Amino acid sequence: MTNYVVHGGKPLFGEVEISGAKNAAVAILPAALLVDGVCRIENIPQISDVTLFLKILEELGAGIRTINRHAVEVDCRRIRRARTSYEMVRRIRASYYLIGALLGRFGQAEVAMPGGCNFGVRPIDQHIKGFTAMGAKVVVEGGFIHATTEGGRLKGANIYLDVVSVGATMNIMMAAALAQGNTTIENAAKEPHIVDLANFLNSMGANIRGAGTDTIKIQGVDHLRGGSYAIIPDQIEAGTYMAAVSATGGQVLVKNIIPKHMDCITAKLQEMGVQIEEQEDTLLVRRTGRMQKANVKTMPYPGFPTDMQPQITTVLTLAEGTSMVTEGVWSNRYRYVDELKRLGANIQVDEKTAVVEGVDHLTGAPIQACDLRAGAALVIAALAAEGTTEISGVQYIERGYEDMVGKLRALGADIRAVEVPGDSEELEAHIG
Ligand SMILES: CC(=O)N[C@H]1[C@@H](OP(=O)(O)OP(=O)(O)OC[C@H]2O[C@@H](n3ccc(=O)[nH]c3=O)[C@H](O)[C@@H]2O)O[C@H](CO)[C@@H](O)[C@@H]1O
Ligand SMILES: C=C(OP(=O)(O)O)C(=O)O
Repeated sequence: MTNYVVHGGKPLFGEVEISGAKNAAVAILPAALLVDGVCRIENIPQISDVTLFLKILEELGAGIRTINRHAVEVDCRRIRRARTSYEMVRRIRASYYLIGALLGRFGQAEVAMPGGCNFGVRPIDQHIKGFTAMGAKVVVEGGFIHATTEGGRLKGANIYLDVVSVGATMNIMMAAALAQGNTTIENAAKEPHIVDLANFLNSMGANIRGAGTDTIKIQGVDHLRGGSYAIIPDQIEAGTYMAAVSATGGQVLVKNIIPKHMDCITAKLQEMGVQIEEQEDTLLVRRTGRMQKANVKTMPYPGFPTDMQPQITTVLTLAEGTSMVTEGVWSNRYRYVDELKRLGANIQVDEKTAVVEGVDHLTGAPIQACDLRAGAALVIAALAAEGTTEISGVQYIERGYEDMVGKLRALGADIRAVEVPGDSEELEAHIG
């Protein structure tokens, strides 16, 4: 088992290169199942969710050829089956995309119920509502979702989502790409990875318009051909490094980003007194004096992302005054707060609200990550804290951050990964 040991209290200086977006990669890889050809996918992050997805695709019969550390070719011309194995699939949230992709291409899918980080109920009723509207019969039995169509092809439909759901929007988009006729998704999510998936599918021959707005129109086509596509940079990874330098102080150039995607995070950090200069595809983040309190409410894009909530809450523990954080997406995303308290943070949680009373400093202690972004938040806290912090549960962090230790060390952080006795089951990481 691996832990991270951090000797904190040092400012960060230097440059950090942002990797491809996790939540785009874990949609685009299964979307390759829709393509009757070879997809070359570039700017893939080296994270364990991607490794697991490549294994799942291989098990289904896809040919996978590694081009380099960040590029693969996925050949889905000879998929053997539309049933995925229970063990791997149940461990990864984004495995729900296998339903839309397999159903769209083969008219049937058998996929284990998805896993992923655990922050309350994570239903998929809106995905199922979409597939059903398109003519699929969907039954959940024995831990599997069984979806079938009469005649082997879905039919276009008008679908109004009851809640703004990233997963349902992308899953229905995948299923509709090869459906007969037109599909409209209303009240669609607008996250950058939704636009990225639409761009990927369009580059393979799909006809999708309106991604990035709340109405997406998909004209079904008969066939998707192969092609080449590069995944967008990771908004949340970039935001995490911005939060880290805000917490420690210092100056970091965050490279390979799309500044527009960062606006919701940049604006909030600026409100707190962090200086941020935008250039074409970089942000220069500098924090010198004490930060000020701020109120944060997470909501769907272009609102402040829930996947940055633990990191911004951690930064606010060191800001002057009382801040209020409201989690507007998930019912239980404050499980990390008790760990922050071990370092001296002063936070009171009442259901979806956290009241953060800023403290002068944090002090190192042994702490445990309970999910991916919680893990990132604990690393930020440890970097800012005086003394030594040992973080366990870092396999969650490795689900979604490429080489976090190496990137932070390059910024002057004193952080290292150490092997400790214990269960090193890599796959367990995927059940937050
Ligand atoms: C792999 C991936 O991309 N994961 C992201 C995705 O998760 P995920 O796709 O699971 O999140 P959704 O956007 O679907 O969920 C948003 C809200 O809608 C609710 N809901 C969702 C689906 C549904 O069928 N019924 C329903 O009620 C959820 O309980 C939640 O309250 O978007 C979340 C919100 O930005 C992020 O935190 C996750 O990092
Ligand atoms: C919650 C996240 O991931 P997942 O939906 O894959 O659990 C995340 O990326 O913050």
